[in-house]
Amino acid sequence: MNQPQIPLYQPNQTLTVGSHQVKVVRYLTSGGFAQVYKVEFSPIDPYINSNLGCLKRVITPNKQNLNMLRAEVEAMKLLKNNRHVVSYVDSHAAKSITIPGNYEVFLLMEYCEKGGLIDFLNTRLQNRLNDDEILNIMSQITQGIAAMHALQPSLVHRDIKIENVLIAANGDFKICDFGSVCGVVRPPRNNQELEYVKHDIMRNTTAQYRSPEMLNLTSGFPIDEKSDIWAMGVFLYKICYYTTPFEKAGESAILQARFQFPAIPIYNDRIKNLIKVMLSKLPTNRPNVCQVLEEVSRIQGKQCPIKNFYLERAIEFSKQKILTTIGTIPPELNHPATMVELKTNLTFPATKTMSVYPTDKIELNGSTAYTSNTNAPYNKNNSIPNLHHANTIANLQIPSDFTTRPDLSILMQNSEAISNNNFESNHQFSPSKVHSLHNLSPSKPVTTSYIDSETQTFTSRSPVRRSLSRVSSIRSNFSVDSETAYLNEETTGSNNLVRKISYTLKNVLTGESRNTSPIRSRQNTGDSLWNSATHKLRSRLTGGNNKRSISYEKTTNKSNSLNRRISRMIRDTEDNAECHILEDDNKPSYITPKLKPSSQIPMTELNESDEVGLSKQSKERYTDLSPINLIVNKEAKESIQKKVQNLLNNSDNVPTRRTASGYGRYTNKENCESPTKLKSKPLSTIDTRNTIRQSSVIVTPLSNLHSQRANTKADNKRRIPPPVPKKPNSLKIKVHPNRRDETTTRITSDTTDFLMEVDVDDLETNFRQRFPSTVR
Ligand SMILES: Nc1ncnc2c1ncn2[C@@H]1O[C@H](COP(=O)(O)OP(=O)(O)OP(=O)(O)O)[C@@H](O)[C@H]1O
Repeated sequence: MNQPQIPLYQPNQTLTVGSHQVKVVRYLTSGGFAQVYKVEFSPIDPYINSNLGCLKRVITPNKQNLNMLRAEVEAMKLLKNNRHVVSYVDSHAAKSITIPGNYEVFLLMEYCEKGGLIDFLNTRLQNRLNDDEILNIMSQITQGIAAMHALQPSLVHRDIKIENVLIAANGDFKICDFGSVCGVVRPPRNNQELEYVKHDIMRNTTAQYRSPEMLNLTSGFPIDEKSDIWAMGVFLYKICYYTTPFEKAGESAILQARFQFPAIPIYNDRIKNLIKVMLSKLPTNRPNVCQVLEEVSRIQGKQCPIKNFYLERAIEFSKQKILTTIGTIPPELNHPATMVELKTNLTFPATKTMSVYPTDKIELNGSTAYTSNTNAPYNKNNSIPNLHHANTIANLQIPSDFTTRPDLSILMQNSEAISNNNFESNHQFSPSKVHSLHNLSPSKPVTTSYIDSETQTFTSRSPVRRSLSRVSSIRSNFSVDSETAYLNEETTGSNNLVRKISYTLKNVLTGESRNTSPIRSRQNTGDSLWNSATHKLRSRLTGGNNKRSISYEKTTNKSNSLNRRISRMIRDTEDNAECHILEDDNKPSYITPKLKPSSQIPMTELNESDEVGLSKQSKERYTDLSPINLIVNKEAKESIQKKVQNLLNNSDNVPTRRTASGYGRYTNKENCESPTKLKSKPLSTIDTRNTIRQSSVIVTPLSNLHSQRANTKADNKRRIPPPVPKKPNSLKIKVHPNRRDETTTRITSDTTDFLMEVDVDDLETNFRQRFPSTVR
């Protein structure tokens, strides 16, 4: 909407805005949409306690635009009196006298005497902001945004940028310009919606601050609070480095969340880490506004000034779930000790969720170092006013005018979804009880627990988003990405906070174990990410579906056995895949397994009481298993299976293929090296022999590979098999007489069972006959 050219008001001009008499002091500026004046007004506003104000005058040609302006006014009304939002005083809309047929809207608000943040930054071109200044600005702006996100349904600013932060006379930083505010915009469902949303975003957002989901509207993610978090990440970056992270690379970099930190100025690693996490490609991996503020406060060494309303809503939501399940909320649930237990249980799992930063190893979760502030009592003086009372929250609905705003029609569908999603009935909680949660938190490390938008907004996720979230969670388990922070699904995906709360509450209330509980969740029934991930791992390891072991588990009802086995497999895999990083000239690191006998791992080490039968250590180690390791083990296993199958085929018609691949005796001398020698060799000299022996993951330079293959072919022709040497006793397999009994009690995969059924002596003889070179 371009501002029509209209004459400016002159100083001392008077006009009426709502119930206030206004006198123009001077013209300030023209924004993209408005003329802005410094004014005096009466009566004095009790909150800002001043007669100085700012008048924003907008001319609009039609009712559609008028409604957009109304939305801005309504948003300001909702946020009135928040210390970090420019405070609303009054407003007025009328048919324009200056331009007939048009409308004029007047918005009177508090005057920010010290001007814009951008002006302040420009006074510090040489002497850049220090950590404290950065954190102070960030904390205040985050509080302003938190006030928007705390509303139900939440409001998304959509245009957070340094230009929209003003500084009051007392030095407070305040967020302004609510002209782009909207509710959650769900992913478009058809081309028409897509075009509409695209246009809306182009008009209401600023290019450098746009999030990946704003640029890729088919990503399946809504535009919600997490889009603001992204913009806040850009904002934080900009107040640090005076440029935006995607200034040069543009949209493609935004879509990949790819950016770098300038070498100077040097900032606290935790600030940089916060930027990184906020600029996560996937919205679900970004912290919510409360978590951002918690972290900023921790870095500052201050108490977090607001409550984590997402967490409290989730607790309340779970209470309601319990109420509907067992018909009553037992009094002990509101007992302070219960709250303490809940909070402890809920925050703990997040410790391991912050992702890996291989480049600089910065962690957001500061563990014990930052504990002092996390138990901060709720600071009433500096809180979000709308969260004080449940009734206030209940009343915070989007005004009816919003429905008429064309670009909010999508929002309204969504807000219906939100209100249908149980929170409507959840506003009856007692603030004092919630308050107690904060006062009574134990003095132990409480770490940031990130909740995804599902938890935050309680909107039902689209299937696309659901699957994306799953993909991301799987990825988070298996990948290490230097650019993007991935969080574990345990806190950001389907294993969300609500489920955890339900589980904790259930235990607190009923003392039941998960197996007998009437409250069923995906996690409770064992169909958790862990189970599916470990199942996947087991399948990879065994090369099969392992139906037998599953049925065993079902019939014997010994769920722990499966978990023990999985644990053991994981341990085997980890230990077997103890990696050697071999540096090639061409940069990439290749990982090769160093095989160890699995029997060395004592079963007694396993933590049977662990939730899914995995010791914590195993769990942690498991997340470090990269696909490369799994491939290594799979291939190693397949290779063994192949050999055994070859033995069993026992086909004399097929001539034994004697290659240089691992059977040293027949290897061409130039290429033949002992395994010990190979071990310590750098990768550049590792040839195909080694490749085949160890894993196909190792990549041999193409030229080498070619010549080696040629050599091998020629060698085969020349070869004359030498006499079969006698196998040394030390290499003979000793089979304990009881061994077979042992194996029948072990639960093994189908493949492993197959192996065990074969007579070892036969195998040995057979193997010797067919591969004499391998037996000494
Ligand atoms: N309350 C205020 N106190 C002091 N100055 C203000 C105030 N509100 C706005 N301004 C000044 O007016 C400028 C434009 O205001 P605002 O951003 O609200 O208008 P806009 O038309 O939406 O602008 P744009 O779309 O370009 O951001 C601000 O950058 C700021 O310099």
